[in-house]
Amino acid sequence: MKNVREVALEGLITIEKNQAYSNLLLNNYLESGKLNKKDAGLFTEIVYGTIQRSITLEYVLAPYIQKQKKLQDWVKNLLKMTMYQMIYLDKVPARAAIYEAVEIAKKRGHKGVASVVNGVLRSIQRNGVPDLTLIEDDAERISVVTSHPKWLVEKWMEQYGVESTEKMCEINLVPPSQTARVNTCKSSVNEVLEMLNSEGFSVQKGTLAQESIVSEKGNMAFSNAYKNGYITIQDESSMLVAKALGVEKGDNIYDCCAAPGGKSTHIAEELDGTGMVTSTDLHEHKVRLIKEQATRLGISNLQAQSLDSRRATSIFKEEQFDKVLVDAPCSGLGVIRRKPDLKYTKTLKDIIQLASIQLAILNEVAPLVKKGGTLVYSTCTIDKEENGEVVQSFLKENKDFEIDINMKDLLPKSVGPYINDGMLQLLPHHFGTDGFFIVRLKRQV
Ligand SMILES: C[S@@+](CC[C@H](N)C(=O)[O-])C[C@H]1O[C@@H](n2cnc3c(N)ncnc32)[C@H](O)[C@@H]1O
Repeated sequence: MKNVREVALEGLITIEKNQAYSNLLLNNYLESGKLNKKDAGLFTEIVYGTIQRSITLEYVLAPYIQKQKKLQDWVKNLLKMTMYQMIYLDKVPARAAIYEAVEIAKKRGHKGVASVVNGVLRSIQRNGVPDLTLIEDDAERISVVTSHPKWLVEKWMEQYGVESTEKMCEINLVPPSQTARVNTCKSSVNEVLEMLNSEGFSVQKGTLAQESIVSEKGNMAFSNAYKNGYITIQDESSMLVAKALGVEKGDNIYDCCAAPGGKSTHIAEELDGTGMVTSTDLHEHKVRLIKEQATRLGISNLQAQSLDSRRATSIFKEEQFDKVLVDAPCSGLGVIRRKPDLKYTKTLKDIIQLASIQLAILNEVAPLVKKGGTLVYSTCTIDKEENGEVVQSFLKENKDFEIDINMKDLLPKSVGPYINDGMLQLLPHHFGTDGFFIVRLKRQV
């Protein structure tokens, strides 16, 4: 079996070629036997960390490789992941990281490559990292220090100002705590806290959503509480979506972009065995995930099928549903902490394309909402083009809908300034949640 750093290098190369998503790689490697369970922690730290800090690492590396003829991609990745260990991982001594890198270079390349790797890394070790906070231009500094593409930093600076952008980019480097939602049909938050504590987890109540639990230690996806359907792994911001719908017993609710079922199952739990949730997703294989989750949680008031929701009116009747949720496909720029490669792969073109899909979905499902009913639109992104601007375009074309400005009940009383004109935009640094957007629209009677 290869050693953990060789596997980490392989992982980085695979992600760079867009052949895998960073958040799925670890499980793939564990399942295929490429990686030992005991190495999973270091592997994750190296792979995630190197991707998270890629722009910073390249900036520091650039002067040392200027004179090299074009370095092969794997050599550059090897240098970056070793620098990551030297600069950011206290527990790995620099000389050990350099030694391992040179051995990998010998094995994958030849002596010449190994000597370049050795020379570059030793020079960086000798000279240290320059003070990047001295970069004068705001966008350039935030981009280099926090490793976000400059175009994205500039865009966010325009939308949120320098201070908020800087804070958001900084927190994007910090892995989030894991949160879970308690299945309140089966148990109470206090009982589940006890269950998890007795399993050896270190857990406490969350701050934003009533049914949330935060884990300080241990992955709750491996708990008996999870296996037996007492919890669902979900970010606290996502838990607010079902709340925004204002679920009432007996409601007939349509969730049109539903996989893997996090919000559909939450809605079903809120219905407490009454009413019905109809869940659709574009991809058949993802619909299976919704059904698996419903079974695990013991939910029976949910039906799921594959459907392009831009064709929803061909299947469902006008005014068929009391409430409709559009948890739209989006650029995901609010979840960079979980999926660090997103910040490098998403482009402005993607954002524009997504905004037009989001609007098309909203326009299609709007007639399915009963008069006097509710339509909730949410995304896990922070870009105004995909959020407020989509909503405004929708409202222009659908005069019978209006924003419900009474969303304040959604957050605990002490927090208020995150809802503007009835639209909630959580940024990752506000409460340490994902960046999330939620708006509740009402259809006139
Ligand atoms: C943000 S995710 C939904 C997450 C889900 N609501 C949850 O809480 O687990 C967006 C989903 O929309 C689906 N999707 C994308 N385009 C779609 C379309 N035209 N019709 C239906 N589903 C679509 C994607 O497959 C993806 O599963």
